[in-house]
Amino acid sequence: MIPVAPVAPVSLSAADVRVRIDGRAIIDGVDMQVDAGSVVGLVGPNGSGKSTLLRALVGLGPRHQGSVHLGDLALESLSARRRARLVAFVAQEEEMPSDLLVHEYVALGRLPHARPWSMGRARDDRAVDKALDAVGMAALAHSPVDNLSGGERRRVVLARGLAQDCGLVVLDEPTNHLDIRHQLELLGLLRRQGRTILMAMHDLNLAAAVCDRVYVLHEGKVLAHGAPEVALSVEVLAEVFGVQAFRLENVATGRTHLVFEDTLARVPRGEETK
Ligand SMILES: Nc1ncnc2c1ncn2[C@@H]1O[C@H](COP(=O)(O)OP(=O)(O)OP(=O)(O)O)[C@@H](O)[C@H]1O
Repeated sequence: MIPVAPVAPVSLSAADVRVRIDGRAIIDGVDMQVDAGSVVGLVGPNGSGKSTLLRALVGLGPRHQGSVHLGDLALESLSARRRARLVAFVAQEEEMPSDLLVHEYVALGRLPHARPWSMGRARDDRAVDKALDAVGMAALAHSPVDNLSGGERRRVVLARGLAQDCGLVVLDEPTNHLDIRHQLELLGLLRRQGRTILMAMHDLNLAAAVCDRVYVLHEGKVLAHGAPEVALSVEVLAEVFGVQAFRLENVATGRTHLVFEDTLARVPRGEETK
């Protein structure tokens, strides 16, 4: 294990957040409370506004209305640098400069902490090593980023977010491109960090397993929120996703799993296009 001082978790609260794009209400009056140290999931159908909301909450993307606080601090009162020391954002698809080595790319996460005369400090190097170690990419630290597979790129982008050493980490579909083992490892890692985590997710079972609370977004509004078993009720899933869900209890673990009625199973083979 590489020793690095723990990061104090930072809470996020949002009130009546609204985003309009081209005259259309994409986010329509969202309230959200993410307690310090908690893991909160944001789920919703494609196009429901998850990415737009996450970007608004971290001060990126189109202008938003409403208030957002990181801890006690109003988002709009923070300089970009101060904000980047409080919250790390890992987008759904991240551009990677093509001529960097993996550890150089991850070191970009240290920029909010850097002073011109202090680049390459031991603390920065330790944070980069620790982040690469955490996502299982230490062995490829000196590889060019161009050589990475999709899943490896994703893990390296996540390492950059972790190396930023923020008390709040906001991630847009962090498990995209990851195989099942790396999905579980990554979510376990995020839980163990002790930081506040807010992440958009598509896998409802993973969200239920890993999150303390879940927000369900539908057409730019929060339709349900609370503990996973409350927010991801069969009724909410039918209304928001238009699917019939069933809850199964795993008697060994006591955990509830969602299964979904397979409507395709009712389509006879060869008749899919009728
Ligand atoms: N820059 C933009 N210009 C125009 N429309 C936009 C822009 N950004 C987002 N939208 C629209 O806002 C809506 C919400 O998009 P957003 O990406 O936030 O949804 P999402 O829930 O993250 O979707 P997905 O699950 O598919 O990633 C979509 O209809 C999208 O087309």
